[in-house]
Amino acid sequence: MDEYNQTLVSHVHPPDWVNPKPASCYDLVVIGAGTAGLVVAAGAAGLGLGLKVALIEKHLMGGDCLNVGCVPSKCMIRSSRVVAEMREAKNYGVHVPEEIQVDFPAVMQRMRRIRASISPHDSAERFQQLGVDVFLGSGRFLSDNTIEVGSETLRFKKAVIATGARAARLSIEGMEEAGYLTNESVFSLTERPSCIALIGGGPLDCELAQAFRRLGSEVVLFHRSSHILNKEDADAAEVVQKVFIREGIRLVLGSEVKRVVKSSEGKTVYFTHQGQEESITVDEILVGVGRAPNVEGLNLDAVGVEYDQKQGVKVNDYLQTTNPRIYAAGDICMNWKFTHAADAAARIVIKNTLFSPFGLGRSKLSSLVMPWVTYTDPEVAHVGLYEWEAREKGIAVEAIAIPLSQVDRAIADGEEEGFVKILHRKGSDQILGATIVARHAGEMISEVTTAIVGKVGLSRLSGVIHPYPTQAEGIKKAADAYRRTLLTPNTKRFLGLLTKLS
Ligand SMILES: Cc1cc2nc3c(=O)[nH]c(=O)nc-3n(C[C@H](O)[C@H](O)[C@H](O)COP(=O)(O)OP(=O)(O)OC[C@H]3O[C@@H](n4cnc5c(N)ncnc54)[C@H](O)[C@@H]3O)c2cc1C
Ligand SMILES: NC(=O)c1ccc[n+]([C@@H]2O[C@H](COP(=O)([O-])OP(=O)(O)OC[C@H]3O[C@@H](n4cnc5c(N)ncnc54)[C@H](O)[C@@H]3O)[C@@H](O)[C@H]2O)c1
Repeated sequence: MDEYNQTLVSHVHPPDWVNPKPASCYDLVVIGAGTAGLVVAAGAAGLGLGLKVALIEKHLMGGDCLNVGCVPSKCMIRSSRVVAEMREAKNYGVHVPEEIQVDFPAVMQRMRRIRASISPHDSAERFQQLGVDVFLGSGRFLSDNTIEVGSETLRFKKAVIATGARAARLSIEGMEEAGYLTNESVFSLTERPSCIALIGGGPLDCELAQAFRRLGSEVVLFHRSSHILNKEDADAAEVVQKVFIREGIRLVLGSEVKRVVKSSEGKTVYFTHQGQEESITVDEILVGVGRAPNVEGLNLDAVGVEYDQKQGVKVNDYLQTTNPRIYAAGDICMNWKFTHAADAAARIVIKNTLFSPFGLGRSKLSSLVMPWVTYTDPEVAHVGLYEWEAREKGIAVEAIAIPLSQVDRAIADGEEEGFVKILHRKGSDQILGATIVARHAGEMISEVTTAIVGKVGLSRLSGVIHPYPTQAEGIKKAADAYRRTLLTPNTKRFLGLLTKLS
């Protein structure tokens, strides 16, 4: 609780907060003030229609993203990129001292400072000023139209469950006794672990494995599949994997952690790998094996809201639960567990709860085109279909891949590891998906997302002028490559004839 964390808490859970006197009935009561809940509440109250909106938060407003997710992880990643750039400086003709000193406590202090500086946006005070009644406490359904928070009962016309998810637990012998980190505790570290084991191998682990390694920890990453980021395009994962190995991350693929024993030496992780039992002793263990939805304590059974302990609250395409007056948005009910997905879902909920009389004009979750990015270095960004998904759906597709080693700016930047891969419908220029692996792939993917949303095909994209030299030219090169596939021998002959005649 340094000055930065005190500032953070003073915004997102002010210790002296007094809950307001509830209105007689709310148009909308939102449980959970993470991204989904905040966007629903701000959107509904900010319309200036005089709607009565209540927002209930039991812990920290801003939820995972601000407090223990996107924001702190991206701050750590930024510091770790500085180290990586310095280590590679000599490749660019710049000499830095051999021994780069990483001040881990200062890295974490920077993160806390930035997190605190962003927090006013999600603060109780800001939402109060927007006209939202903010209740700090745990929300629990009492009946079809009432929610209890502390000693108050809030009556509602519509309610939204936006209670998010938490780190899924691993039941491994000795883990609880030995103690381990999750995303809820890792950002509270103030000393660098000299050796850290990460169990999982999804985006959370991969981002933090690389950050810890670059900041100076020995890192062992346990993953049960044959390549990390197993949900991603295999070629993309392979690029990241090669970088990880080069940077000295020990990858233990196809492994299973069996038990953990704590001793005065540290935490010894026993695992099987290629049929052998092995062990390694580390200071800390970070578990990133997915999320468990926060369904407990909401009394969902009493209001007929169906849920399941893995998938969370069951919703239809309109984000309506099995109780038609109650909606849900964000990690509590969606496979897309991203801040921008929670934001997009929240907008759908505002429309469907408040502006769709008799269910007319409702928006659907399935109509969203959802990109996502894993912020390793290089980043892996994806939108639309993967090749395997297209195959499963029986859609004939073709992929065009441009390695970054063919993109001048990537060469100039010394960032040639990666590619732009665009998937289009066979026999058509319709873009169905894309994966980009590049240092700033997250910045590049929006162009493809815009093209998909705006129904801009590869032919038109090829005519869009991209400034030279930029890495985004890789996208144009992919579009140009598609255009060239249209040049059949006959069209070539015809064009040759035209040239002669002109
Ligand atoms: C380490 C990490 C890094 C991430 N990085 C990214 C990233 O770079 N980009 C990205 O897009 N996504 C990222 N994510 C995912 C992103 O954080 C989540 O998808 C997003 O926060 C989901 O928002 P939400 O509102 O659905 O849930 P949450 O943020 O979990 O918010 C739910 C809120 O509800 C509250 N709550 C729960 N139960 C109750 C109750 N009964 N009463 C009152 N309040 C309750 C909780 O305290 C919480 O504040 C990351 C996640 C992690 C863990
Ligand atoms: N950049 C981003 O957008 C970003 C970054 C970090 C996290 N997140 C979000 O946060 C959530 C959590 O991230 P995550 O990486 O923990 O989740 P994840 O579900 O994406 O990946 C979890 C990984 O753990 C592995 N795993 C699952 N159970 C296991 C077990 N019992 N033993 C060993 N391995 C196991 C899975 O194979 C998978 O690779 C995700 O939903 C993700 O969308 C997003």
